[in-house]
Amino acid sequence: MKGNVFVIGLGLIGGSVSLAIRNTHHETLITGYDVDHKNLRLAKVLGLIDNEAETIKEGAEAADLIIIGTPVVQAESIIKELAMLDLKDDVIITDVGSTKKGITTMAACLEEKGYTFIGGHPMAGSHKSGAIAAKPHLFENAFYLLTPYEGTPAGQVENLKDWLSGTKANFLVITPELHDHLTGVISHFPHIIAAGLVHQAKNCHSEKQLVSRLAAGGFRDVTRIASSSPQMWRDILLHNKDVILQLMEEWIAQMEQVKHMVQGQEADEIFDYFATAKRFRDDLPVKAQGAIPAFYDLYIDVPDYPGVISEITGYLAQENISITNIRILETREEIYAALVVSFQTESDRKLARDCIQKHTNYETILT
Ligand SMILES: NC(=O)C1=CN([C@@H]2O[C@H](COP(=O)(O)OP(=O)(O)OC[C@H]3O[C@@H](n4cnc5c(N)ncnc54)[C@H](O)[C@@H]3O)[C@@H](O)[C@H]2O)C=CC1
Ligand SMILES: O=C(O)C(=O)Cc1ccc(O)cc1
Repeated sequence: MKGNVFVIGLGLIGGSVSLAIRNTHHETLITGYDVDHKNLRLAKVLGLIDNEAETIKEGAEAADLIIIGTPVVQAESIIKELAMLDLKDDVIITDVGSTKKGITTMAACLEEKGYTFIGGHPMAGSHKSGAIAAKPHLFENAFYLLTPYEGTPAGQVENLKDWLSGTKANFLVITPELHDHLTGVISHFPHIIAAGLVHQAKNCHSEKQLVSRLAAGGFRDVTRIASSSPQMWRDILLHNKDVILQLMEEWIAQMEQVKHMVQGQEADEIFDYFATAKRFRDDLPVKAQGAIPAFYDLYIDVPDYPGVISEITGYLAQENISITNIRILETREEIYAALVVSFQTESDRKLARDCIQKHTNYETILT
């Protein structure tokens, strides 16, 4: 597509969307604005945008597509500001926020002025932030949820998908209410539980040192998302209050049930509790992408000697297999250590397993 794109807030998500648009729509001019001037400069230097705007008005009034990439709270005041400007008649305005009901309610003021607002949520990310962390392929294979109004012309939704096609995400159109409920269940509430588990380990004062050492393995994996941005998760919880409170009631009732089973030593019920969870989890599609892309981890049992990491990465590099992360599980004190190497895709993970099996006799495990 041709035209002017204006990105407000060039952080991890706004910057990544901008790069994906740049890679696909070569005749498009992308202008950026960010309250953090250093970050805006960096976005220009890194090639996330073509031009810097001094004000929102300057970039917005010339734009065919406006992307609000700021945290959800700021997005609401930006929507109010945009509604007071003289925007192009057929402009599309979208956002990237993790919650949708509040933002789409606020954006009714844009609809009243005849502008198209389509809520957006690319369901991938990380604990990193700022323009420096932006990647054009961040959303590849992830779900990208869109929440148009009932009256939004279908052509405008298609136009937005076209603009965003470079993300290579899977678009799904749903209502803001359903969005907030689903993301509450699969994303927002799990972040609260992950933080809760970390708090519980942290409060284990007497054996503090031992807890930290033992928690380095599986516990660390289960609580990975507790390392996400506290500001962002504060805003998400404040915005998705009703859904979170309802899920919390259900969770507390469930924990009460488990508590009673344990108090009453109800072995069969406890077994059923785990067996039902196992069945549901084991039946989740392994090959299909979930809402948030999984991490494709390969565990490699390697001898604990200096240079073993470069040996492994060397074999993978020889066969052009890209890795996204590498770390050592530190819980074990024997001579063997587990190296966990993460890949962007399932096929890379399998290629890596074959590569390591070809070059070494180290055991590999796909989880
Ligand atoms: N980080 C993640 O994993 C994901 C985040 N999201 C959503 O994306 C949004 C942005 O998150 P990130 O990119 O991670 O944050 P970020 O902190 O990397 O970027 C936000 C940017 O917005 C700028 N900004 C803040 N207020 C502004 C204002 N009033 N005007 C202009 N610029 C302003 C900041 O300076 C910063 O550069 C949030 O609403 C979040 O809920 C959605 C999916 C994943
Ligand atoms: O990496 C993860 O597991 C995430 O949870 C990333 C994420 C964070 C916020 C979103 O709104 C969507 C995705």
